[in-house]
Amino acid sequence: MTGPESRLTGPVRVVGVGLLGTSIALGLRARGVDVILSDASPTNVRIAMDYGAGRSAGDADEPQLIVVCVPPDVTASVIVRELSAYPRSVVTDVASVKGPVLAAVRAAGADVTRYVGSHPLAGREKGGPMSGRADLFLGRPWVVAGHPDISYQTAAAVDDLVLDLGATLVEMTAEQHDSSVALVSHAPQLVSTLMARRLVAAPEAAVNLAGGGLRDVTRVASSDPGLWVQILGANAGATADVLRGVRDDLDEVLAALDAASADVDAAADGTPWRRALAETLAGGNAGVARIPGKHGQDRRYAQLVVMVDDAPGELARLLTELGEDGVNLEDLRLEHSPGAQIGLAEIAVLPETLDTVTSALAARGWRIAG
Ligand SMILES: NC(=O)c1ccc[n+]([C@@H]2O[C@H](COP(=O)([O-])OP(=O)(O)OC[C@H]3O[C@@H](n4cnc5c(N)ncnc54)[C@H](O)[C@@H]3O)[C@@H](O)[C@H]2O)c1
Ligand SMILES: O=C(O)C(=O)C[C@]1(C(=O)O)C=C[C@@H](O)C=C1
Repeated sequence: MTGPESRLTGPVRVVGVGLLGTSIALGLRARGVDVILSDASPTNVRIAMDYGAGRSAGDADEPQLIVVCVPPDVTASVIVRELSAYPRSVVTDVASVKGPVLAAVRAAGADVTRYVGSHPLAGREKGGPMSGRADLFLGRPWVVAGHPDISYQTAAAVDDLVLDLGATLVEMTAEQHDSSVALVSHAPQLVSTLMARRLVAAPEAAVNLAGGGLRDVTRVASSDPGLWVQILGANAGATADVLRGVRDDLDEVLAALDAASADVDAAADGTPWRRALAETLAGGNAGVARIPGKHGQDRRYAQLVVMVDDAPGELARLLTELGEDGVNLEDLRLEHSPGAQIGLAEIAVLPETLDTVTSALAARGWRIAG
């Protein structure tokens, strides 16, 4: 297979070919790297091979780099096993927590001069090899959690992996990593989950009104509970600290809302509850403005929303006409409120083609909603 040049020379052995492992393997194959696939599940190896993610292991393999992509609970023991089975290979892992993994590898007496942990801040709410995407890591931060026992030259193979997959290398200690992801990943997972849980017993009529706001807040609530119990258990202290802050804010919001409902002149200006709510909402504005990139959208693509009549064949006509205009659709999401006579097709295109696509669709009579 030919592809853009890679920094890694290979072979690269990927252990655990679920979402992360298959995505890494597909990205490396696209660069022509020899990738060896391994998993406790032979079925997952076969699926990943069918996807073109690499080949099965052979007795003579001498991997340049081994990437362990298994659930957090078993990550340390798999790292220890791989370090021992391949005494000349550098080993990394992609588990969502770094401190406990490094501590367990050290405690097992393994050769940490060839191990450095890492973590791509990229993922999906769906696991397994069939969810793998070669471009999952493009433009995303990827933390390499260095430690004093590995040399710069040895760790360079892991830096090369990050750069070959188009991610942005971020160096921090395991402790800095774990407290950072408690804030940007682990507590948000629970906040999303808690909101989604409110829907379980809600009346269908209410749930049917759901739009983009609820969808944005609850997307990661579909994540695998088995994986997340492991992640949260391994980063419990730091995650609890973030959630205590959320609880303090929530208490203030509840006090303001209670005051608002008890207020006989709720329309009057300058009431403390009104100021408290405004401050909380403005704090949210300030916080979201600090998130790099265009929040809530895939930074690689531009989005446009096309109104599609609720009639047979209309969506197919849109897709056909986009094809006739030579538009390569990067992603498609259809939003449809029950009872509405119209659907909203959110389509993602390359940013440089947005103006042309918008004009072409408008010329064909499509209504663009945003
Ligand atoms: N899902 C995400 O969004 C995401 C993002 C970044 C990092 N991570 C981390 O990546 C790792 C993998 O997550 P995933 O989402 O790809 O999970 P996944 O469930 O999709 O894949 C895990 C794979 O590991 C295999 N496996 C389990 N135990 C094994 C063992 N002992 N030996 C060999 N293979 C074994 C499973 O069969 C499965 O194929 C986790 O440590 C997770 O914390 C996940
Ligand atoms: O975008 C998603 O679906 C994710 O769940 C990705 C996400 C995150 O919280 O950003 C989740 C866990 C991983 O450890 C890294 C990335």
